[in-house]
Amino acid sequence: MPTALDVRGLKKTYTTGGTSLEAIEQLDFSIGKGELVCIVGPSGAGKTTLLRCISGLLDATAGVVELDGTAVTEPPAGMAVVFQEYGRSLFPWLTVRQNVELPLKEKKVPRARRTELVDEALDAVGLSDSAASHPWQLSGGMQQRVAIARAIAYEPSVLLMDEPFAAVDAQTRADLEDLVRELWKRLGVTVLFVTHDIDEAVYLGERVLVLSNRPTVILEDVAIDLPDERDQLTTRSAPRFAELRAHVYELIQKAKKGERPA
Ligand SMILES: Nc1ncnc2c1ncn2[C@@H]1O[C@H](COP(=O)(O)OP(=O)(O)OP(=O)(O)O)[C@@H](O)[C@H]1O
Repeated sequence: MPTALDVRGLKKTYTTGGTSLEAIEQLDFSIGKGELVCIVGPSGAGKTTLLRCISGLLDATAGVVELDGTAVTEPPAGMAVVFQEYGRSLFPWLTVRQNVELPLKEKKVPRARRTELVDEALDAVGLSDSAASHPWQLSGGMQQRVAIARAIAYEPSVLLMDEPFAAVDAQTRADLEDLVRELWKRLGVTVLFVTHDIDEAVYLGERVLVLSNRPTVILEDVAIDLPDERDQLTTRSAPRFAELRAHVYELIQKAKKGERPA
């Protein structure tokens, strides 16, 4: 499998007014084209820091991030990010359609193609009927679907998601998880999904990278050998799901106690 995203020797130390904090000690991993990889780790383990470095929003202290073989030094054209705080990531004065269209205008996509891409993306997330609404007229789950539509309309090769469903209710969350799996399969996009939620990571991912506590290293790269066809009932009640969940849970407990890889 060709590599989509390569992270090598990544370190990040924050320095503010004479004090320094080592957030990431050393991270090395790569993600194959079309893979769906989840990252879990204890609170404060540097998950957001890592995503910000990968997306070119934050300079690493050392190491390189490569997207399709090219070093990332600024937000790359082939990458889209969905953040947790959808409320703040959508522009309230723009309609749903205009929000989804904005990055395409910035990318100088011609008008006719923009219309097509926006229509397809809104249809994919089930929001065609809300195109003319404003974000504040929608529920939290719908707003997050707008953020997902905006990301996929952009046709990224890599989609980064930073705890995108942390603020929605459990039922909506399950629906959005299935939406991500469905879009991932349909579009063949590479997905890196950060979450606090162990069940969510095991349910969604083909691999789960478990991070140590700060300063961060990878504690284990867990292969999720569940069948590719997943659904909320069958998959979550499968004995193998329970085993994988228990394994990741134990790793997180170890991480919290400060355990490092041998
Ligand atoms: N701009 C910053 N300046 C200084 N320290 C920072 C900065 N941003 C994050 N940190 C510190 O870096 C460490 C990692 O933070 P980060 O937000 O990446 O962790 P996280 O794993 O995403 O946390 P959570 O799971 O709680 O969202 C934390 O100790 C945090 O306080």
